[in-house]
Amino acid sequence: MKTLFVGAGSMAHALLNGALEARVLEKENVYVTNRSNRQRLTEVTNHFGVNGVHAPLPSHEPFDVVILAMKPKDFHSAAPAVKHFLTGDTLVISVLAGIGIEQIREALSFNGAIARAMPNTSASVGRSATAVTCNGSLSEKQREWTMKFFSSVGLAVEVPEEQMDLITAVSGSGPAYIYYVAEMLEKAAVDLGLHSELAKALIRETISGASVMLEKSGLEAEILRKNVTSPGGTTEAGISVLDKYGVSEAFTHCVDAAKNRSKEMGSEVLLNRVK
Ligand SMILES: NC(=O)C1=CN([C@@H]2O[C@H](COP(=O)(O)OP(=O)(O)OC[C@H]3O[C@@H](n4cnc5c(N)ncnc54)[C@H](O)[C@@H]3O)[C@@H](O)[C@H]2O)C=CC1
Ligand SMILES: O=C(O)[C@@H]1CCC=N1
Repeated sequence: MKTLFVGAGSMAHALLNGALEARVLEKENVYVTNRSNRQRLTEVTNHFGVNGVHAPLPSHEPFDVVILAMKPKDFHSAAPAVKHFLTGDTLVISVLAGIGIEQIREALSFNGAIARAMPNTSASVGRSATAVTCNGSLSEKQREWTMKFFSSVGLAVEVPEEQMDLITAVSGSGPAYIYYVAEMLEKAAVDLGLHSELAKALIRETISGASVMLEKSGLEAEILRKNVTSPGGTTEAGISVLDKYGVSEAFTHCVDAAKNRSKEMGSEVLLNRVK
């Protein structure tokens, strides 16, 4: 599949990494364009051995797949150039947070196949959790290819589009919440007397080990937590403080705020006034 990535940032890098390795994409058939940062484009093309498309974009190149991987705020300014690459048979895949399929269709004046996906940055190590929604215009082959493409960077599931804002808040932003927990745990450990390097090593392995337990033990998070929490022991003492400080409610508000921001970004792009 002759594929164009529009935007050569961290998400494009992560997706290219997985898809090239899994041979879902062949480097000879991959083209990447990036707006202003030529150095970034050169880095990506050199790293992967793919083709760089330097502005102005040649309008004669037909692509089987065009992947939108710029920031949502740059979508409208990118749209006129993107239109030149589309034929009736092109599959457009967007990983943009907050931007709906209908908005993409309108901005690109494109009535063909559009898939909207929400991966996360763990795609760069083949461990993304990606939600995908397809419009009715994808052929069976295009739908299969889309799922194969995202499966090459981790778990890929199809969902109805109305769940996308919430999923963006849960698993799109999700890695950042886990890193936040790692940072806070490390800060607490250092504040209370551990050496930073030792704290980092212990916390990294603790999170990684807990993640493997979640994946492999077949037990729910709640059971795994209870297994650590001896009655009257240290964990119970610690978690009772998390409860006292409202951490559980904080997570609900956190996901709700991220979900609302995803919706808001969609409307801002619609009004062409993303901050
Ligand atoms: N970073 C993340 O954790 C996730 C990001 N996303 C989505 O992926 C998209 C990209 O995010 P990142 O890779 O983090 O951003 P980034 O800022 O690293 O990369 C975006 C790239 O697009 C380029 N660009 C801007 N306008 C362009 C245009 N008109 N033509 C060509 N290139 C253009 C920029 O120069 C930049 O290099 C965003 O829409 C974001 O919502 C989705 C899931 C997770
Ligand atoms: O923060 C953001 O807007 C993007 C979308 C999901 C993760 N990063």
